Amino acid sequence: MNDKIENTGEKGHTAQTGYVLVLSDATAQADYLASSILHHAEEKQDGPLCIALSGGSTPKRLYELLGSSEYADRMPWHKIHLFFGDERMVSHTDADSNFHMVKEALLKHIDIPFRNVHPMPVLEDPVKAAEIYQAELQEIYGFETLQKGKPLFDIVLLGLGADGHTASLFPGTPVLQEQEKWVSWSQPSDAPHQRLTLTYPAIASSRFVMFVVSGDSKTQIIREVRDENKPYPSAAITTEGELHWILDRAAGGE
Ligand SMILES: O=C(O)[C@H](O)[C@@H](O)[C@H](O)[C@H](O)COP(=O)(O)O
Repeated sequence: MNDKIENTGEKGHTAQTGYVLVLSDATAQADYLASSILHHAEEKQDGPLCIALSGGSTPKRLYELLGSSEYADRMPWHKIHLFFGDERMVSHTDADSNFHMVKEALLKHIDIPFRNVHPMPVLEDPVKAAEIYQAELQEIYGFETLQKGKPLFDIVLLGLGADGHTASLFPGTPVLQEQEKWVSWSQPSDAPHQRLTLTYPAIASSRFVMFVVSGDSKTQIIREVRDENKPYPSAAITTEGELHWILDRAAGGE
């Protein structure tokens, strides 16, 4: 298993130029991702491995695997920091909360220092919540302006919605135009909750962006985003590092 894809020197991938890896099924996809994250955590020497977690249902299998007896005690959790790519503005105990999903699938089962887990705050005012999270990131990294070569995240995990959204970058929302802030908010038209989300520049400040997509319901949208570059929010995702589409065969199609 080549979990260290040699970089062709082609730094700075887009959603269209990233690598595609198709695994046989969702279990193999989770296995690949877990072993890849372990590899990156073991390799990283100049500080903690910083991962921005995706919400939604697809990555739950990965989180459960990382929290299972197969990985929980192998991962160097003391040198891993977990952030969130987006969050629903609901209580962290609400079943719709991404933090709740990650806590049930992963955090309850691993020995990770409390200070290494960075949930997005939930407030009545999403603008204030976004400002607080951005301030936390700026405090952690020690800079207030994104710097090429000093990516915020080693790995950003992203899902893909049937409408082409990713994180909480939804079609037609003002956050798609945000090029300065690291964290902002959105109110998707067809979703019940306001959301917090990393912005395009914050996601681009990464060594690896991994789109984790499974199921044949996503085959067409992947094709439209990656191959046809249709103007969906996910099609505008870039990274200063490498972008990987980690798909199961159902999503990857032929
Ligand atoms: O908070 C969220 O829901 C995610 O950040 C969102 O962007 C998700 O990744 C996609 O909607 C795909 O969701 P599924 O994995 O459930 O298809």
